[in-house]
Amino acid sequence: MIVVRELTKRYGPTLAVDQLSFEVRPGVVTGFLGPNGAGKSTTLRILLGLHHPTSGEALIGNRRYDRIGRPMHEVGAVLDADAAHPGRTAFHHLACLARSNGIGKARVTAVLERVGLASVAHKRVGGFSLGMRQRLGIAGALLGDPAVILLDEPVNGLDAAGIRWIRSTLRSLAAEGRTVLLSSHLMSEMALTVDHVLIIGRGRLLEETSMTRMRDRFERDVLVRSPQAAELAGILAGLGASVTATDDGGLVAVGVDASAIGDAAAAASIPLHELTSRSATLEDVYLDLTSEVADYQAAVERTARP
Ligand SMILES: Nc1ncnc2c1ncn2[C@@H]1O[C@H](COP(=O)(O)OP(=O)(O)OP(=O)(O)O)[C@@H](O)[C@H]1O
Repeated sequence: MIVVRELTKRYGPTLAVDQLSFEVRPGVVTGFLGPNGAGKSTTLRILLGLHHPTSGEALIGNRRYDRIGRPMHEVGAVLDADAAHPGRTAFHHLACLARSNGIGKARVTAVLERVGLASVAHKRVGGFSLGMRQRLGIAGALLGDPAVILLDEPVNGLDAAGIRWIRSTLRSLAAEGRTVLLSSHLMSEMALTVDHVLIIGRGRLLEETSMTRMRDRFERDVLVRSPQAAELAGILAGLGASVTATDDGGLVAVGVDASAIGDAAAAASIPLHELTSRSATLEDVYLDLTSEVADYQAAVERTARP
């Protein structure tokens, strides 16, 4: 379980995290989503005791990171796929991590097997692809068999096979009852990976919802074309739809579905030339939610430029 309460972090004049509060439950994969600069990495770094909050708290299993006796057994994190020294072998890298945390070599072998790196355990990390380095990062995070796993942009730059692997691995870690939180700035990456999503912008929580509810929120509309558009518009308005005209003579109706429009047109003997149900994508909903903060961020960056 992760609990973040009224967390605020300032870097000089920059307010990176602003009174942020949320909880992350075990057993599900939770996405931490927001545009670049939203404060995701800062929050993860505070959770891991790497940065100090200006105010508020970030707890793992009810404790601050610096109060956790054996952190590797409580929380595993992958912040950077390139954390391992390229000259070391995968086994050596994990064995060093394990030794400094009082973990035996049998566990190193077990995690290498779990992430599918057993056959390259004695190869140097410098020759690994990004996907293999990500697997190694996850192996390191799993060394202490922690209940909480944090990953910062784990699918960034991965190919389709790598993304599929990360998805199924995170799902199985959550199914084992672990708390899994991963950050991303892309909704498309989250859509198939997470069950629950926290959306942040400018250091604040914009939305917390399940992926299912997020999908249900798509605003559906219907594009309809008819040579008797004006008459049809009147009928649709009578059905309670809100109707707007497109530049090219079409009508966009919200609040009434395509079959009702078809039936109403048939009943009034109005010919239809097009009847298309349209739905926003998850990406549209996300961009809608974050557009204001993304505009703000762009404006800040413009002002900061000499
Ligand atoms: N060490 C630091 N010193 C000064 N400012 C920082 C520092 N770390 C982050 N920031 C600033 O804090 C804000 C939040 O950054 P953060 O990296 O947490 O966002 P993010 O959501 O992880 O973005 P990204 O997806 O780009 O990594 C940004 O404006 C960033 O420039």
